[in-house]
Amino acid sequence: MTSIHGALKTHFGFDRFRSQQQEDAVKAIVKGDQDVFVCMPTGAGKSLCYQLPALLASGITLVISPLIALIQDQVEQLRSRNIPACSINSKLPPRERGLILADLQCESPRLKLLYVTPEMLSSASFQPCLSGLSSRGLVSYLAVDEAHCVSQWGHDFRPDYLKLGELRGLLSGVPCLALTATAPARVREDICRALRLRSPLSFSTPVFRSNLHYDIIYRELVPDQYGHLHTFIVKALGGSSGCGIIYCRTRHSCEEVAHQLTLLGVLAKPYHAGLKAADRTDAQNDWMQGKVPVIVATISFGMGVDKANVRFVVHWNLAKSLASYYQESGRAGRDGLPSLCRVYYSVQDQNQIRFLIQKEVARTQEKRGSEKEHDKVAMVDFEAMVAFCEQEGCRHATISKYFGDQKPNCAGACDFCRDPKAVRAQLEAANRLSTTTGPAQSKEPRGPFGFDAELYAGGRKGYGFERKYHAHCISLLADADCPILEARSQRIPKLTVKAREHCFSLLESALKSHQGGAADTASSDVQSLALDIEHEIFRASKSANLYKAAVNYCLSPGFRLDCGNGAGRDC
Ligand SMILES: Nc1ncnc2c1ncn2[C@@H]1O[C@H](COP(=O)(O)OP(=O)(O)OP(=O)(O)O)[C@@H](O)[C@H]1O
Repeated sequence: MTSIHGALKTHFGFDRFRSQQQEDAVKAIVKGDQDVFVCMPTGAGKSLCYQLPALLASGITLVISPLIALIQDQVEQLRSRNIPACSINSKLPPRERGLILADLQCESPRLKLLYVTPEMLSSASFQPCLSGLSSRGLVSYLAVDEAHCVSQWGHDFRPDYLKLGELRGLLSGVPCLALTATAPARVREDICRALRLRSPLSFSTPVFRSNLHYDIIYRELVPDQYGHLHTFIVKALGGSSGCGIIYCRTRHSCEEVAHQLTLLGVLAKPYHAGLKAADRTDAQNDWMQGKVPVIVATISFGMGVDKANVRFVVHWNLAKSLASYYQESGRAGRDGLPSLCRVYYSVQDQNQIRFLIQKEVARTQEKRGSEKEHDKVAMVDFEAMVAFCEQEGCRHATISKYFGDQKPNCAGACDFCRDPKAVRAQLEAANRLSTTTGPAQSKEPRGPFGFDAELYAGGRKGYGFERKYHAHCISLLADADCPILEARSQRIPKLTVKAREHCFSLLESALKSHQGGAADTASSDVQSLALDIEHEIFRASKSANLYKAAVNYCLSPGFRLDCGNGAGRDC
């Protein structure tokens, strides 16, 4: 096995493997007589598990990865080490594509790693290339990155991942390696079945990371939210050269939080799809280089970002599942040093996300014409996230249990284990607040007006109805039926919440039809984007008429309503 260590040093510059697991996985893959399943936390060095064997094999390793952006990062990193890697994707200029295909047709191609998305893999245009490689016995390994995408129980299900099972038929005899950072037992079973792994050797590291401290703060109980966040950041960075990530759900929140922190003296930059590509790259580079310590981003930020000294990850809005949260918060402390992971929990936020999930499930069922067992998955996963925030108990233990691991020795690495009384007191205060303000008791009032009438508030009659409706909404701390941001605001006279909801639906439908084929777009992201766009129009409009005009403008055929025009949040 000296050649393995030699290659580790020569190609990657590493003196040793990062862990015994990493070494064992690489050796098993190089041996090549069994399929392999690797489950290691973010930053554990999973990519090396297939990249190193790829260099020691005579053929090409085919790597399946879900996002073009992720692929591009990997390919760039490999090329910077002079490792022949490339990707065939829809964004590739024809000339470059031609050069790659020419190399792949050679008797002994130069290329060692070929990255594709599952969509590209199953596309007709890629089939001749694939069967050419397969028939000449040139595929050494099949590596499936982010393998949890194959499972409908996983937090990022991608239907095209299911087609990978068929590919195994075509590539019979080629060892398969499935990699993921997050796989509860049910997801693991799905991965093995869907990828047709034959008695795979499994290399799993427990999810517990003792250097991460988890805590929850109820946002609605904090009088000065930005001041609270600022104090936390100052403590987390502690004068070090470290940095942090704040995740927000919408573009507007990214802007607002970054602005407020900068006012308070912590330099922070927003990062979201509404920014021009150059501004986004600048924000990321400034953060990577340590010029700006805090990046305030939507969840698309971080995939493939490999930064060791992230001292904190804050979720200003809830993650959509506990698995997503584990992955996102896990970007902290990759260097193994103590780091903080905090959720600013908000009941209003929770209701809004629940609304989006319910709506998405209903839409899927309507389209399909039936209900299925796994329709519940998104909601179950979200409830696990909510329980993580609302429970009395060790946060690490909750995460470990979720992933099927033993209870870890937290040793004070979460708020509950450090001070259970304080956690209890916070929960009690939150309960008191929700019983005084209370969730929705009555049914949504139904008015006699159609959409247009309501948009203009239906004259005096309509305004009356509107006032009642507003009074109803204002009385609620959080209302699962009011997904609209600032639903309680009466800033624009005669603009009803119902009308705003209708506009939101129109924007959402328009986004769906524009982005229907986009591989990287989840429906819940489209919904969030629609909410964000609606909210921006609301904030920018001075009257109901101007609001309506702005919505109509966005819906007009000449206007391309998508992430690229800077209209909203990431897709
Ligand atoms: N043996 C090693 N010694 C030192 N550094 C290593 C070793 N193996 C991997 N690394 C480095 O660790 C970092 C994280 O690796 P990698 O991106 O593969 O993690 P990952 O497990 O795939 O994380 P993610 O789940 O975020 O994709 C990279 O910078 C990589 O170069």
